[in-house]
Amino acid sequence: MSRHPLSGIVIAGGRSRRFGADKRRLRLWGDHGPHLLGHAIALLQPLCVDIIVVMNDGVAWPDLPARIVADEQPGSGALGGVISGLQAMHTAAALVIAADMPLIVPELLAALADWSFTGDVLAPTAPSSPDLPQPLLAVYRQSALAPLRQVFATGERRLQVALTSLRWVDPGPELWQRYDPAARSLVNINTPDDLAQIQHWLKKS
Ligand SMILES: Nc1nc2c(ncn2[C@@H]2O[C@H](COP(=O)(O)OP(=O)(O)OP(=O)(O)O)[C@@H](O)[C@H]2O)c(=O)[nH]1
Ligand SMILES: [Mg+2]
Repeated sequence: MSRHPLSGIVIAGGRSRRFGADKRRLRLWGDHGPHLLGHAIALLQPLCVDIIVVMNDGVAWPDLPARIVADEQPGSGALGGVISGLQAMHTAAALVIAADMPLIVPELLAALADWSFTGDVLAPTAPSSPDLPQPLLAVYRQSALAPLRQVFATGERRLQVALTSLRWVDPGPELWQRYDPAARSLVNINTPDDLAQIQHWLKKS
């Protein structure tokens, strides 16, 4: 557990349009393993005192070991999901991830949870695009909520763009070098081809 109690927020209210089926229910680790959403929750459990899943079909997930929160404005994208999750949190900060990231390295997540930083959000940049924050593998403070709402009110829906209006801190390339040199933690499943690639990696690991 990190020094300060953290919430864990899984943004999971997307429509899986590119994938074509509910990707949150994929069982990449075999029929007896977790589904993707359960895997995301399990990653957060050792690090967080309260886990919030932001999605709009909670009735279809009766046994989830998490608090389910609906979008304030359904269909408002990941930015709307983060706003709804931060609004529901009872701690000063939260670790935020997406439900479609099967290769997050637990030690990297623990390092982010423990990172001390000044600002609204701690978000790494991908080694391949060092100017853009990765908003769904990040730590948000309560102080992020008001400016995110302001950006949302302008009509902006791109979470990555919204983050640039916050006091944003990048943990730097050492995070990747130390815990995840191939930056697989950022891989997310958007299309059936993404799934095939990830299954290939999982078979080899
Ligand atoms: N709560 C909430 N989560 C969202 C919303 N839109 C996307 N997400 C989540 O944000 C993460 C990243 O979104 P995408 O990769 O675009 O996933 P998606 O929206 O299901 O997929 P596409 O329909 O193909 O864009 C996923 O975990 C989604 O479940 C939304 O409107 N509300
Ligand atoms: Mg995605």
